[in-house]
Amino acid sequence: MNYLTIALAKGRLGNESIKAFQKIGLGNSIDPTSRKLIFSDKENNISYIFVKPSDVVTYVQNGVADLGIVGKDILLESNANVYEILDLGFGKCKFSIAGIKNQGIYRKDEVLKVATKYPETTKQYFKERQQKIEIIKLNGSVELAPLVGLSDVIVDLVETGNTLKANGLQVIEDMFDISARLIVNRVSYRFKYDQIQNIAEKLERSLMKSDD
Ligand SMILES: Nc1ncnc2c1ncn2[C@@H]1O[C@H](COP(=O)(O)OP(=O)(O)OP(=O)(O)O)[C@@H](O)[C@H]1O
Ligand SMILES: O=P(O)(O)OC[C@H]1O[C@H](OP(=O)(O)OP(=O)(O)O)[C@H](O)[C@@H]1O
Repeated sequence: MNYLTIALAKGRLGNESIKAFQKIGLGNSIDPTSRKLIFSDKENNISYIFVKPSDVVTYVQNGVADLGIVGKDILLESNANVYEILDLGFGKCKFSIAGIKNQGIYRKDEVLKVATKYPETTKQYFKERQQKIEIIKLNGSVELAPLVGLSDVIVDLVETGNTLKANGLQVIEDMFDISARLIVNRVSYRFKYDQIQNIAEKLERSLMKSDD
C-alpha cells in the first residue's frame, strides 16, 4: 500500500472534513482539539496535515499532499493545476456581488469599485461582462467597504445572508455555487490511482447515504 498524505483546511471546513473521513472509517487518528498540525494513521498508511484553506491547493499542487479538501472559491481564485474529483456537498455558499442598493451594477463607461478577498475571480467575472472595475483587495470584513465608501460593491461568499443583512447590504447578483471539493495531485492520481479512487468512491457513497 502506498503512503498517502491528505491536506485539510483549518477553520470552517476542518470539522466537516474530519467527519467525512471518519464516516468511511478513516481519520480516527485526528484530534481536532489539539494544536498539532500533522496526524499519522500508521494502520491505514495515511498522514493528515492541517493548513490554511488557501494553502491546501499549494500543498496538493506541489505533491507534498496527494489529496486535499478545499472550497471551490479557492480553486476558482488560484486556477490550480490539480484534479477536482468530487463535490463533497458541505461548505455550501454562493459567490455573490452585493451592495447597498439593488440597482444595476453594470456602468459601461464608469469604473466600478469592487472590494473583495478574491481579485482574480472578480477580474475575470467582470471582464467577461465588459465592465471596467477597480479592485480593492481586502483580507476579511469585506462587507464594511461599501458602508464606509471604500467601494461601490463587494464580491464575497454568502451563506445565510446574515452578514449582509446586519450591515444593510443585499445580494445584487449571484456568481457561482460554492462547496468543498476533493482535489488530487496530478502525478499522485496516476501512480496511486486505485487507492485514491477507493477513498473518493467511499466518500461519495457515504455522502449519498447522508443525503437520504
Ligand atoms: N459563510 C460561509 N458559509 C459556508 N462556507 C463558507 C463560508 N465562508 C467560507 N466558507 C468556505 O469555507 C472555506 C474556509 O473558510 P474560513 O472562513 O475557514 O477561512 P478563511 O477566512 O477564508 O481563510 P483564512 O483563515 O485564511 O482567513 C472557504 O474557502 C469557503 O469555501
Ligand atoms: O452569509 P453568512 O452566513 O453571513 O456568511 C458570509 C460571511 O462568511 C464569511 O466570512 P468569515 O466568517 O469567514 O469572515 P471574514 O469576513 O473575516 O472572511 C464571508 O466572507 C462572509 O462575510
